[in-house]
Amino acid sequence: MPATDRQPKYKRILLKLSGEALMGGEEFGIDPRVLDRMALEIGQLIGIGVQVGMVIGGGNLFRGAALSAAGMDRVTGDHMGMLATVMNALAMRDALERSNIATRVMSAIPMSGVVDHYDRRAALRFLTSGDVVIFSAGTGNPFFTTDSAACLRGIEVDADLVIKATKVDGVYDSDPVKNPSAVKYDSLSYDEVLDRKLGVMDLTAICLVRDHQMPLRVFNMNKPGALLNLVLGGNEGTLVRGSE
Ligand SMILES: Nc1ncnc2c1ncn2[C@@H]1O[C@H](COP(=O)(O)OP(=O)(O)O)[C@@H](O)[C@H]1O
Ligand SMILES: O=c1ccn([C@@H]2O[C@H](COP(=O)(O)OP(=O)(O)O)[C@@H](O)[C@H]2O)c(=O)[nH]1
Repeated sequence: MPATDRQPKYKRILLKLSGEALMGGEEFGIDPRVLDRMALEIGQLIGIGVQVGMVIGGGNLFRGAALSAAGMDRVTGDHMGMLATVMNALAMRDALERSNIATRVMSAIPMSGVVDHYDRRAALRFLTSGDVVIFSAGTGNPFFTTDSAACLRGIEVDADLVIKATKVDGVYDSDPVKNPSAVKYDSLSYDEVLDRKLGVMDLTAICLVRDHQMPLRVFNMNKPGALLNLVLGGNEGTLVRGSE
């Protein structure tokens, strides 16, 4: 049966893309080819009736921790990092709308005239009507990450699954970029991620999904078709969930 004749396993998802993922082959900034490919893959999800919320990172432009290590005030650096996520969200909206996918950008930091201020009830209405909603500016607070923002928004909008799109194939017993013999998990519990200090997402984010029993899947966004397969119930990457 062709993949698109199948019913999605999840009705509403929250997809987290790292800012670095948007760089593609570039040294800095945004590779328009990555945006177009993501728009195509997200369009496939919308086409089978999946509601898509997104959080995009800002690491391709600025990270507060890196700016602070270079001497800048940390909170100022984090504000710059959050503004970077708004720029990425605008670029993603542009690519989605060029593909005729209705898209809303909301920001945790008010930015009148540029994007809407985050409003959960409005976001729920947009998601229900089939628009992609991109939640930008992270949580709006310094000292947090966009992984935490993705888990927070996923819980708030009652998503069925939080999906972290990354450069590696899932969660491993150690960082696979540093250790070529690292072994991948098909699934594991929140507590196993915490106890084994598996560094694929920060602790705040993992604690949030654990406390709200929100399932999380980590997968390789460079694998064509993986996102659709995953939403159809395929075994892509690693599932992090409560213990049985
Ligand atoms: N146990 C682990 N399993 C998988 N990836 C890990 C693990 N520990 C560290 N990592 C790293 O986490 C990264 C994924 O996080 P991501 O947020 O996409 O990247 P970044 O933090 O560079 O923006 C992977 O590229 C990988 O190098
Ligand atoms: O709630 C948040 C989310 C993000 N950031 C800042 O924005 C930067 C970019 O986000 P992140 O590092 O999570 O992006 P990614 O690694 O996903 O590209 C972070 O480094 C922080 O400086 C923040 O201060 N609060």
